Amino acid sequence: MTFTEHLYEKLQPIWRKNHAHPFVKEMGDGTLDQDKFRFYMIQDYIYLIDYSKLFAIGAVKATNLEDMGKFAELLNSTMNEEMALHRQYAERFGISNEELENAEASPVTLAYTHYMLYSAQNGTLAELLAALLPCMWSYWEIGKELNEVPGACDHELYGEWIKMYSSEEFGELAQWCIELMDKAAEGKSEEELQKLEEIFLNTTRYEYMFWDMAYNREMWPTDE
Ligand SMILES: Cc1ncc(C[n+]2csc(CCO)c2C)c(N)n1
Repeated sequence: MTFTEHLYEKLQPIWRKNHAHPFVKEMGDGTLDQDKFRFYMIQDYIYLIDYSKLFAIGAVKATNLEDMGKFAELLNSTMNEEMALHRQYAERFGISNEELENAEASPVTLAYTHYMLYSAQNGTLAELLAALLPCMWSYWEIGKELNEVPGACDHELYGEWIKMYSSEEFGELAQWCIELMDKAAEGKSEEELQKLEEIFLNTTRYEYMFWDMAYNREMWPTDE
């Protein structure tokens, strides 16, 4: 069994909870409240900015030119293509560029992105990959599952999201990340593998918390 197969099997209970979360379910059946999705889009935009930095750190920590080039490509495509798509998509929900640029991170967004950046900056390449993999992998799994719901990918608001994350292109990206995680875990001590598992578990938990935060439009408890 590969390291990622082991992680996947062990963390199935949380992954099932992610798939069963009302935000995900309602996106699939098209009943999700637009204001919840609007909140999600804004927080996800902030998330993507910090996520892009993980790719930049990945390029620094890569051990060969091929992986370094791939991280550089991902940094470019996320910053210069995916974020532009996000801005266009957000416009359909009445979210202006200005609102996106000035948005403040919610407590969960801040905790999640800072945890990933801390792991990436202070850890090995394997630790960086353990931090970023649940994001890629779980979105691919969710995208594929929602794509199976009849009519879901044609929904006028949420269809595009489902198409993007269930696409073959995105699947290849997730697969690349899974393979790189397995390569990076090869030959690591039991103690190091435990550390990787802990990071993967925590970012998997944060994925759940991100859905929950968006569903409840959870901001700071004080208005100041
Ligand atoms: C909270 C949250 N988790 C995961 C993703 C998915 N995601 C973010 S960056 C990236 C890869 C580069 O395009 C992917 C798949 C998201 N958008 N928001």
